[in-house]
Amino acid sequence: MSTDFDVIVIGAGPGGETATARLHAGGRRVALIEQELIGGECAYWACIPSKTLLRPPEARAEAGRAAGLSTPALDWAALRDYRDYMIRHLDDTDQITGYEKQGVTVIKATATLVGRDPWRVRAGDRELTAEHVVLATGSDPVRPPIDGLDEVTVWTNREATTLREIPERVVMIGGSAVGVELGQFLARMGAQVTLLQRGDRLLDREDPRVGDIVATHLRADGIDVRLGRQATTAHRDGDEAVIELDDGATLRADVVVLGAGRRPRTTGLGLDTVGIEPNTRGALEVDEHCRVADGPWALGDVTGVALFTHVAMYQGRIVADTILGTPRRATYSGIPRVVFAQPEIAAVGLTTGQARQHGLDIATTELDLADSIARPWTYETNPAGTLGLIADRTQRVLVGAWAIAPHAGEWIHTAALAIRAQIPIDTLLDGIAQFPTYSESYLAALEHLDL
Ligand SMILES: Cc1cc2nc3c(=O)[nH]c(=O)nc-3n(C[C@H](O)[C@H](O)[C@H](O)COP(=O)(O)OP(=O)(O)OC[C@H]3O[C@@H](n4cnc5c(N)ncnc54)[C@H](O)[C@@H]3O)c2cc1C
Ligand SMILES: NC(=O)c1ccc[n+]([C@@H]2O[C@H](COP(=O)([O-])OP(=O)(O)OC[C@H]3O[C@@H](n4cnc5c(N)ncnc54)[C@H](O)[C@@H]3O)[C@@H](O)[C@H]2O)c1
Repeated sequence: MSTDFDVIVIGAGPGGETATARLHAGGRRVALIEQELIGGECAYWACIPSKTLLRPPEARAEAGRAAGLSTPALDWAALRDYRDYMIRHLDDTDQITGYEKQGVTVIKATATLVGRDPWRVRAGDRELTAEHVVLATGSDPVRPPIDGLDEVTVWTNREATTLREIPERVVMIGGSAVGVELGQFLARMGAQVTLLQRGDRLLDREDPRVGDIVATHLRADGIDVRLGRQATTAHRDGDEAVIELDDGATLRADVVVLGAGRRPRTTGLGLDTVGIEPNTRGALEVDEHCRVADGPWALGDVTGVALFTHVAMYQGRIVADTILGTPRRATYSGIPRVVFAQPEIAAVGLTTGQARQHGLDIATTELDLADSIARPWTYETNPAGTLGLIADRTQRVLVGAWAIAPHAGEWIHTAALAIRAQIPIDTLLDGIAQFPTYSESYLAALEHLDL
């Protein structure tokens, strides 16, 4: 049966764009439907603005820790302008023109599935048909159930990353990637930040040591980190938000910032019309080719697999290659998880707890970088940095690693590759890293492993 398109991609975030580009390059007729901006959450309200905002305060703090360097001044107006440039002033005209020049059809509308065999998709006043549909609709921020939250000024990642002025007092809810990155940024820009983390540790999906070390760093930045605490109610008092906590404490703030997780975005997609139901976490469950059982393809945050841009783009490659006739299986070992705080926090593979749950006989080690390698001392006058490794004694391979140190987000990729490719530890022990680099820490740590 002839259809309007070979593939309709719904959602132009990094996942949808990756699939679109690859499918188009492979000769398929592609329609890309986007209800907001081409580039998705990542380009305008998440990865790009947050990393842009974090870098100047980071560089400033680095200067303060390097010998013979005075501390440069922050210029908020200039940083804000550069952030606006990096988020394209929330304008995707050039992106649309670029696609049109290449021959990809871009439709700016909310897409809804209205039928299948072939797929029928409504987008505004148009109805389109296609052989394949790819759902790449991303995720929405979770709004925690706090009585009265609607009464006070609340920022999700969107308001926080497009902020015009630095608020004086902030209550940050959630102590994982969003809470740590935005909390540190706001504190370094002069806000008084109280960070509430429900669990006993920050970054509670990582090794417990990671959360402990990060709490020390955030406290050194002046952040009031409260662990095991939640807000119960909120109300407005004039311009202030008054937040009551579960231990009876009261906080007053100008704004409450949410970093309490995200939920896959499926509302209004018309899934019920085509017989598809999200799982209990609201995600679209996919098989190893990123296909929803006997249905459309899905990728990125909406699948709930791992909410990262690099995972969305990987799944985009899997889907496109499979549709193009070269089926690929998605596997998720060795995916880096980097929080762009200072120092950078990077992890990959299993935590100690997860390795034990898998029944592995593990050896672990934790290396103080300042005691073990030269680079930290050439880099700063009072260095702090740690590398943790988790190895499988039986297979003699690495299964997990974490690091908190300058540029850890770059050199964690050695561990990512070792885990993904299951490089034997004996091969790693024979490795030669450039002197003096942070990468040398792997050999020093591996030699401490009791295998
Ligand atoms: C503050 C913050 C910082 C982050 N930093 C990083 C980082 O540094 N590195 C990293 O890897 N990850 C980071 N992330 C996570 C990253 O943003 C997401 O994992 C990534 O954006 C997911 O890409 P996606 O393509 O699945 O979805 P999205 O980027 O969310 O894009 C989905 C698109 O689908 C569109 N859409 C939804 N429904 C419809 C519909 N019915 N019709 C038409 N269009 C629709 C949306 O408008 C949106 O444009 C961060 C997240 C946050 C909140
Ligand atoms: N650098 C990066 O790659 C980066 C940066 C930011 C976000 N992200 C991605 O975006 C997603 C969302 O990040 P996130 O940090 O919002 O979510 P998250 O799911 O990673 O963590 C949410 C945290 O908030 C805590 N929490 C939840 N409800 C709470 C409450 N009511 N009070 C106090 N604490 C509460 C949880 O215990 C948890 O630690 C993540 O999956 C992450 O992968 C990635």
